[in-house]
Amino acid sequence: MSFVPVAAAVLNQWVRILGALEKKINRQSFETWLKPTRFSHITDRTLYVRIPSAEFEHVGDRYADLISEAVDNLGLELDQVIFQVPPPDPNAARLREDGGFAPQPSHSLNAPRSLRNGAPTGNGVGPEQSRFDWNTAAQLNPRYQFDSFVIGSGNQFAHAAAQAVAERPSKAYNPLFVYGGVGMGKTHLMQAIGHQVKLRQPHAAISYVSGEKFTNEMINSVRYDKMTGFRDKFRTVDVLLIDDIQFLAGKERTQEEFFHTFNALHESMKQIVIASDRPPKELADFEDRLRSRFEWGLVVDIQPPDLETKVAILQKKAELEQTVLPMDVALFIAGNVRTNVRELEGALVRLIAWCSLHGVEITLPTAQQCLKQFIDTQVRKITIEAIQRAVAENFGMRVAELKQKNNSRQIVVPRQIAMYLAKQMTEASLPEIGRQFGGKHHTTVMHSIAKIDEQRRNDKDLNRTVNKLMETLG
Ligand SMILES: Nc1ncnc2c1ncn2[C@@H]1O[C@H](COP(=O)(O)OP(=O)(O)OP(=O)(O)O)[C@@H](O)[C@H]1O
Repeated sequence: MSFVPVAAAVLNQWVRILGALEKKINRQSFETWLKPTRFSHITDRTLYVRIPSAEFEHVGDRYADLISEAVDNLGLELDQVIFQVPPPDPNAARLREDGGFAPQPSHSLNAPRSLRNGAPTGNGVGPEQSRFDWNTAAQLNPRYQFDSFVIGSGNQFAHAAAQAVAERPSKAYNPLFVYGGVGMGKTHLMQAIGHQVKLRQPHAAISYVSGEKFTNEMINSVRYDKMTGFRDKFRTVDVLLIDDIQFLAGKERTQEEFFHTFNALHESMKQIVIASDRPPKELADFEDRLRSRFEWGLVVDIQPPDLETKVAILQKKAELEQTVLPMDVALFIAGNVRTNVRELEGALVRLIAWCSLHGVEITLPTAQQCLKQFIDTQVRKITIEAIQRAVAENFGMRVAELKQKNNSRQIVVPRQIAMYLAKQMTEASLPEIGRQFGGKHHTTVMHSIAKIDEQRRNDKDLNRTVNKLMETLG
């Protein structure tokens, strides 16, 4: 894009290589070993990549062939890629003129096509370089863009809010608090904000960090007396994207630090986006002053996708994989994978890999054959007993109480929800469900199901509870 300055285009080289590697490497290895790497700088056709610790030194070795292949396929003018560990003491580090840190004698890996890695021992990034660090687009997953996010009824409000924030950071909603269940697209959406801001303001300092990473970095900073660096790092960004904030529950010191980070950013009109698995009010073991700040801007939820959205997500993912996905196959997968989009994606990836391995086309019979075990496992897992246990746990009651002849509201609602889930998530007939709830008549079961069905449309909290239970069970 013509308005992206050269620096951003250069940064993109490692992002693009990562994008290519992500398609070739299994998700867990990618998340563990490649996602934490960061672009450092490029000098004389050598791309320098930062690795978080010496543990990652084998990355260059292990993925040398794939990196070479990606460099070739992308037509990048690079002779080598060097992996470097940042120096142990950032305060002692000196900033290079080009914003990187000096290459050090490296471990020669005999990697093909001149790819090798290295560990620096001296000069490196100092606190004054933190803004440079935040400019490395590699912190964001290149796949998590607005373009690749499918809008459906469950996420359209969250999507619109995210777009508004990306268009007018710190002016639309600050903070933006996005919550929803596992694999619903919270990370995708918040990273899309980061990409969009970056595109419009290439020099904006953007940080994406999980609650866990924030906590660990803080603990290490306290331990090694580097709190000044830690504070500089998080309080000087233009956009802070903090994921899985629920991880801070019960961690008083981290919450205190985050409270001050939040205040510093908010006061200087910097954008904060927070993702969580539950709304602020339900964040137990959180200080009230933090919970209330989370509600200062806009709180939006992402609800599980309906069938149409699931089909559209599958089509979009297939398109990104340059694969044609017949409609009957998309419907088959969408109908059998319940709510978690990550699992939906997993089923598709498995199908594509399986068909390519067996040299067959993607058709309904091949999908049924390939995904049989995957789907059976989902179905097998859900029994009425499992539903009763999950519901009882959710409402803080005993399973036996769900089966008693007690018609108090505290018992009736959970029981109705459990019956509803039994109908939705198992093959059991109405009389069978009735039997498992202490011998209720099948018309009582029918009434309960209809009641919850209706309430889900009108009562947001109840709907969320049902969705949460479905996710836990599914
Ligand atoms: N609406 C959507 N359109 C396209 N892809 C989606 C959508 N929702 C989720 N996904 C995909 O599903 C996967 C899981 O999404 P993501 O990691 O953003 O979920 P999450 O809500 O952050 O989950 P967790 O709570 O487990 O961190 C990602 O690959 C993401 O791209």
